[in-house]
Amino acid sequence: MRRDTTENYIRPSSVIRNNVWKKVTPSPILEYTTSVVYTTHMPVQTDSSTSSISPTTPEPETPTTITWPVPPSESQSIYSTTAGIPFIIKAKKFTRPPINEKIVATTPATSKYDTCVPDQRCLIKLKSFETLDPLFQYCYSHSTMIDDSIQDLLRDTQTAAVLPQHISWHSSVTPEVVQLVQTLMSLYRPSRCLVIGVFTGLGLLGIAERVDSRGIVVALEHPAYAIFWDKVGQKHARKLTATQMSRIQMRTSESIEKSLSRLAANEPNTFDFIFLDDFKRENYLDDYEHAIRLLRTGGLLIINQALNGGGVMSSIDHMTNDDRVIRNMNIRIKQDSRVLASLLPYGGGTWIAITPRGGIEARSQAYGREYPPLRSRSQTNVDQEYPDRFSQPAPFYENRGLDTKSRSKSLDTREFRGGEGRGNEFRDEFSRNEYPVDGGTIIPIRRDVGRGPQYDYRSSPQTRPREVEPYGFDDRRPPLSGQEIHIPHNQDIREPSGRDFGPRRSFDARAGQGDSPKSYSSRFRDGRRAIEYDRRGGFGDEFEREEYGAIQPYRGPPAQAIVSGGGGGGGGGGGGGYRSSSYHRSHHESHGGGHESAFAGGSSRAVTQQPQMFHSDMRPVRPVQHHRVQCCCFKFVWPPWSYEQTPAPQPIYRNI
Ligand SMILES: C[S@@+](CC[C@H](N)C(=O)[O-])C[C@H]1O[C@@H](n2cnc3c(N)ncnc32)[C@H](O)[C@@H]1O
Repeated sequence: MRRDTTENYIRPSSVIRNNVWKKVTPSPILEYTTSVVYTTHMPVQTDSSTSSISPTTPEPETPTTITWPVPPSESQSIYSTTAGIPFIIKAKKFTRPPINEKIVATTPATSKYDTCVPDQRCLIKLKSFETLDPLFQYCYSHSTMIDDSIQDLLRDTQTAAVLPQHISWHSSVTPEVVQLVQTLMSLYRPSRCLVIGVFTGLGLLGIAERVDSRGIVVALEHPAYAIFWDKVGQKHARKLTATQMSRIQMRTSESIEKSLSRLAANEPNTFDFIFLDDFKRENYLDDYEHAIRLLRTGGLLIINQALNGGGVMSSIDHMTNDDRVIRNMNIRIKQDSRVLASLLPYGGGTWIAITPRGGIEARSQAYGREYPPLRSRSQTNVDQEYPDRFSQPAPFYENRGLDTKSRSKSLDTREFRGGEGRGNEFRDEFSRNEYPVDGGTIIPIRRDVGRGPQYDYRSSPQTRPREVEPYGFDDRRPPLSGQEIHIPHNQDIREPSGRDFGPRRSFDARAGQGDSPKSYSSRFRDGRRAIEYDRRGGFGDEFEREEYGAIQPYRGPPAQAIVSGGGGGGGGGGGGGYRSSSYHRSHHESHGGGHESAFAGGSSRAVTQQPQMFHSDMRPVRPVQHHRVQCCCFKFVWPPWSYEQTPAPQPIYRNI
């Protein structure tokens, strides 16, 4: 990441205008001589008390002489010619009659701010490579600079010979918006992202750089336009790490309207983040609807170019059809109770909208019908797979950022983690910082609901960083002097001693010294003794596992099993099918009662890491048996691997 001076943002504009821009699009139509034109044409504010413009601002006596660009007429559609790009791009291919409502007319301007220029098409240039307005240049140049690879891609986009004349590099997202997206993504850490409209991939690349490490970026582009990504973008994508690269899933087999509506039908509430930036045509109201439907609760939607170059503020007679659609979309978003949204005068006008928390129920009210609508079996099996998906109370992940530190490799773990109504009592309960009125500081204690004892996770260096950060607060501050630290429930807490963090897999002969370091937290459980490893040598094989007790059928939810003493034999304690909080528990610990009961049953084998007896779908799991092997001069444990419990992998797009 490079922080640069103003020149970096100004340079594309000036350089391109002088050197490249004219070569690429020599059309005089798009030339302009002033950057921000709307100020000179604002209606004169007579009432200074309600005016948003400072009364001290001198009103220009005569408007600056402006060479107005000829407003592009609708017939000058960029799709109307096929020069330079594959012949299948025809206007009709991209004309998308809106599904929900036909946008033919628009409401008259309701406020003086709806129209910036009387009797002509409004043009507003806010993008960093279009404006020379000192305010915008100041803001853009003081923002963090996008990193070098994206700058390179921007330059390549601006100079790319592959771009046909009528498709300007100005279609590309602006660097300041990429930067804004990256900032929000760093804050929000989405893992499932959708990019609608790729072009040369400036936005896509920026998003792929910031997506969560287990995330995915689905990108939709028309097959005919995929060439820009292939020829220009992909080369820069290779600068991404292999992992980042593998997160990108391009879908270019059909046009955006098809792929988007298909996605919305099959995968509602799926995406954490959507970047909507395809061509601003009639489709935009539909695209917005689809995007809202695809977003999960608490999801983030960013819409680029929401001012359509200022067209949305034109007087009605001078609006193009596209202006009307975008203008109506803006009105729709403003009135939409499903979202909280801000329209920023940033880049080409940027919507930042979130689907507010409160669950799907809240959104279904706004829809005024069951949401999402029921589908036939042939369309999807999602309703059968998750009968309670849309009726259960808000799942526990709803009110916080994504669990990015989860150990599971599955992309879809969120659905399986906790949640009332699934018979799962092992929800993660976590008391946040509380500041009681008497001023005492309560250091948050992690509560192991349903399992009795608590421990102060702060004393465990293994868990601290994982637990503190995702909640957005930092309780590692030292207490204020003079304040008494009140730690409730800390009777069971003892400071970790040296042996709690013994060498990994040290199995030396001293009694009590041989625990795996990962068993540290499991020894804080009430009424459970530390695991002792039998010192007898010898190998066990799978036929000897009867010693642990036969695998028992599933006997109910894990909480019952543990509260009632671990169930019978080795199987009962291992029944934590949905104990999926890999969040707070160590690897070893997450294997649950299997240890206890296995050893209580009189085991004589050195089993260090025994996984669940049951997969989450209740298939029995054969325990992994670890054996100490001692040669003349060294000892080791075999096998060196073990398994952690993860939900069964789920297809992300089940019906595609
Ligand atoms: C404004 S550009 C996207 C810019 C891009 N987001 C970026 O980061 O630079 C619009 C893109 O949407 C695509 N597009 C527009 N309408 C489409 C449609 N009906 N089907 C598929 N792609 C479409 C175009 O191919 C074009 O690449």
